[in-house]
Amino acid sequence: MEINKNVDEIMTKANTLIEALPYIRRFNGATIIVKYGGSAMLDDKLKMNVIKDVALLKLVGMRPIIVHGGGKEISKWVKLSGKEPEFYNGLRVTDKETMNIAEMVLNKVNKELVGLMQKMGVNAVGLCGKDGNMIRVNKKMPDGKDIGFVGEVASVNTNLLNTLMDNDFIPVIAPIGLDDEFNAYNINADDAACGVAKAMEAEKLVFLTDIEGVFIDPANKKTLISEMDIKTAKEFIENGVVGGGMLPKLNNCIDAIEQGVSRVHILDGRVAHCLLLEFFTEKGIGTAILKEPLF
Ligand SMILES: Nc1ncnc2c1ncn2[C@@H]1O[C@H](COP(=O)(O)OP(=O)(O)O)[C@@H](O)[C@H]1O
Ligand SMILES: CC(=O)N[C@@H](CCC(=O)OP(=O)(O)O)C(=O)O
Repeated sequence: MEINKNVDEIMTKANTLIEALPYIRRFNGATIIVKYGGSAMLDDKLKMNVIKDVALLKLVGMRPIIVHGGGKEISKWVKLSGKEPEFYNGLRVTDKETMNIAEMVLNKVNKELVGLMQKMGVNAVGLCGKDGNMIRVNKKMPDGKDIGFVGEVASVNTNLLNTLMDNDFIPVIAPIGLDDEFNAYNINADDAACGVAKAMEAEKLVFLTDIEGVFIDPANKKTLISEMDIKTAKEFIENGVVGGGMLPKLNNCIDAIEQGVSRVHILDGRVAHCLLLEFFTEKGIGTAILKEPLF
């Protein structure tokens, strides 16, 4: 009786693995950028689920890169320093003091994620854009407005990232870059992920956040859009359907698709094994951004 039960269990597990085979084959050797937002890093268990998924993607032959955020944690420490966090179009207004806080927090988050990856038995290397001259920036001036040390990605050292991945390391990137005068700049992590995805000519860019995807009525979580072409995405931005932290995300989805990244998705990083559900099922989860409408 006991033996039969085990056989059933083994068969179920074997079938699950076999069902995953076409997807494993589809993405074999593909460069995958996972943007892991601070909003979906609520606790260690949640982080561990994401890390396990990334480890599995790596172990079945993909080339994952993590670009992480930490916005909520930065805001917490900015408040503790006696300031009120300030945003313009989803981007943090970053004076010198805020930049120092952002750098401290992001580097801490970075090393935490690297530690968890090591625990899962995959070799990760934590970097920010300063390391290996990886990310150079230009000052970002949204609508011509000066919001301080906020950078947009000007260039990415793909050579460094390829060298790491060719040697089986998973790069874990904190969104900090250097300008022409070697000043540290705060980069919105969605911008950094998109910059890395474009430079690496990634197959897939996935944004893990704290909401199921793009909603038409986000306040009431009504009408989740499972597929959206870039024309609709632009209309959503213009009409104000999308705001706050979703704004840089959706702008970057549009940019990534227009610049040749094949697949771009926004999904809920709080769902256990969201990445496996996205990669190993036909329909996936969350919102997929497409170049053109399906029909
Ligand atoms: N139309 C929309 N659909 C979904 N979320 C939206 C929309 N408009 C604004 N948002 C907000 O964007 C947030 C995600 O951005 P953010 O908090 O910056 O996440 P992250 O830390 O992952 O970058 C959601 O929690 C939601 O409040
Ligand atoms: C310029 C800018 O907005 N930088 C972001 C960088 C971190 C980030 O983007 O974190 P999430 O992905 O968790 O939002 C910030 O300071 O919050």
